[in-house]
Amino acid sequence: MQCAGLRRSRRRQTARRIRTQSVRRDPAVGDTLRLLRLLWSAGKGTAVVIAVIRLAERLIPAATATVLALLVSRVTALGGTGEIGAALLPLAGFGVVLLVGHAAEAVTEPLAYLVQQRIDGAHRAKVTRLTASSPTIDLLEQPEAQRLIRQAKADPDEFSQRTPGQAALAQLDQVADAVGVAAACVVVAQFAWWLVPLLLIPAFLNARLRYRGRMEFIQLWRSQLDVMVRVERWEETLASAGVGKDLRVFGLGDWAVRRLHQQHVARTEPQFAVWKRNLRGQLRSLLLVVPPLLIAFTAVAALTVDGHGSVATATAALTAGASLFMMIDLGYTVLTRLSGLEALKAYDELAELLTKDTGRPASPPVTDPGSSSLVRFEEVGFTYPGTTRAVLDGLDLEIRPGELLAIVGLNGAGKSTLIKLLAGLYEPTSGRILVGGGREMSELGVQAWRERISVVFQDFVKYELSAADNVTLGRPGVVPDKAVLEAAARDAGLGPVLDRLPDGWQTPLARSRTGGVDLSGGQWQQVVLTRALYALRTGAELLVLDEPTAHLDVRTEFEVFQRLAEQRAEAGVVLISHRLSTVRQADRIVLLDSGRITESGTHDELIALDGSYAKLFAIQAERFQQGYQDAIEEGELL
Ligand SMILES: Nc1ncnc2c1ncn2[C@@H]1O[C@H](COP(=O)(O)OP(=O)(O)OP(=O)(O)O)[C@@H](O)[C@H]1O
Repeated sequence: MQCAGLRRSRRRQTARRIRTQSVRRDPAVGDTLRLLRLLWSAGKGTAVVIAVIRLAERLIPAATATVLALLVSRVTALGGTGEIGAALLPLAGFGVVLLVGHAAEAVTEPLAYLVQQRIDGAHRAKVTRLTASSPTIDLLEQPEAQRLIRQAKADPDEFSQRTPGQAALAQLDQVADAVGVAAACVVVAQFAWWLVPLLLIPAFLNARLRYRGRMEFIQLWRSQLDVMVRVERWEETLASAGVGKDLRVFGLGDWAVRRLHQQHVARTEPQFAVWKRNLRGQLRSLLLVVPPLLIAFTAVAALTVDGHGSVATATAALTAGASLFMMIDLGYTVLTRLSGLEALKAYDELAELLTKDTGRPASPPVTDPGSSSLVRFEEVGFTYPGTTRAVLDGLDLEIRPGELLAIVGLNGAGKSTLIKLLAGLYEPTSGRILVGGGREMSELGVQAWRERISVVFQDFVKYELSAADNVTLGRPGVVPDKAVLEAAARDAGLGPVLDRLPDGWQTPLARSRTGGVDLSGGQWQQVVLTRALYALRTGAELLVLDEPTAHLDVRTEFEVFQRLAEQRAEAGVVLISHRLSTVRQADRIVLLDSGRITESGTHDELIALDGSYAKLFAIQAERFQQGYQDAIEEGELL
């Protein structure tokens, strides 16, 4: 007896384990739970309220059918008595159902908006945090990462894209729909059980047919996304003032319009084909809805006339039965759920991609406590991911404190690449970079290292923020100091630019912002130089400037470098420039060629060496002597 009890208990345990495992393994269940949890994360109270409202909405058809049946039954019973009082209760019930339906409809939209915004806001913040937290940028550059970022962000502007917030609400709707359908089926079954499959099966088939039609259109839309993005970019570009110049000068207007038209036609023709097929599908849908409903209604009417059921239950069954066709909609909710889930899964894949191992064997951390250098590149090799050519190849370079070091080289020599490695945006493919007193960057921590340096990239970012923010963002960890800001602006020669800004430091540097202005290329460079000088004055140990003065006139450039040389104190300054007249002021000049440093010394030493630097310098000097504007000013200044 005891044994049998034990066996039953074991069987129950095993069954429970199998059930739990299959629930865990079933991705559909996992997805459902994930979306419902998302809803919960939007605020427990709000989630409960919206769940109750959505359930109430879905129960309205069954409730309407029930109170209508009650009303019919009372009215039939009271026929000829003139006593309307007995029908007041079902009438009041009907009123309550109407009121609840109306109230739910009014409240559900703003509440759903709130829930969606909370979920989507948190999701987008997660995506941004994830992309920003990746210490290097090599993985971000991969097309796969860009695709996943775009998908994970779930831009609601894209027709076929739904957000996780919308998907969570769609999931709630699916649950509520199931409850609503079940309630309507119970009402129908009160009349006859066989009515349930008679109505339910065609209702499902009809929903499925409509779902397939929509899905076909959405798949086509998605397959055309790339073309659409290209067309939109073209449209924007063609309407821009910059391209407007080319269009007019080269007479490209008609050609551009023809190209756009062709692309529009190529995109819309397949869409019309799908719409046509969908229209034929609508006819099939009519066949799936009308005959079953007619059969059901005729059967109910015939059976009621034969006395097999009351008029009241027949009324309820017909009302609830007809509502089944409207409630079972696999279209919007299913697609929204799937599309929103895609965004969540893209986030998961992106997280996996951005945190995956680079495959580089981990070497024991190296420390050289005796090192006096700020940075030391040792035998550094680097090849961009997805390419085969080594941009850097066994590069050795030392950057010393208090030294103004210039890096020169031909276009594509790898100067900017070297800077990106120095900033920890990529890891060397071979060799190592020792920073901050002889420690490997990974040991010190990339973030800790970045807090000690300031880098102005060739393609620096023009933040659509105030002039002050554009400068102080160079040292986000330091509390902004107006006096330091003013001093840095003085050093960078920003004064005349600031004087012309309508609201001084607070003027937004973008015309798209209220009261904002657009700066010229040279003025922007002065802002960015101010950023660099501000970083120096607030304690940056190393300043890196990649072509910071290409847009500056020679006089301003010369003055800025004088200031930079005076201000650098113990900080190291690395400068990349093609203007050798500027570079000659540096304490040391290194020439980068074929991925390594081939010449190193002061300007005079390199000229005496009579190598590649000397030849480059001679070419530039000859150009100046030929009477270029630059040459005259150079002559004055040097
Ligand atoms: N993200 C990237 N992916 C693949 N290759 C790249 C990438 N960035 C640069 N390269 C390649 O690396 C090489 C070196 O480029 P880099 O920008 O470092 O040269 P540079 O010396 O700074 O040139 P310039 O003087 O023209 O600014 C070039 O051949 C370039 O095409």
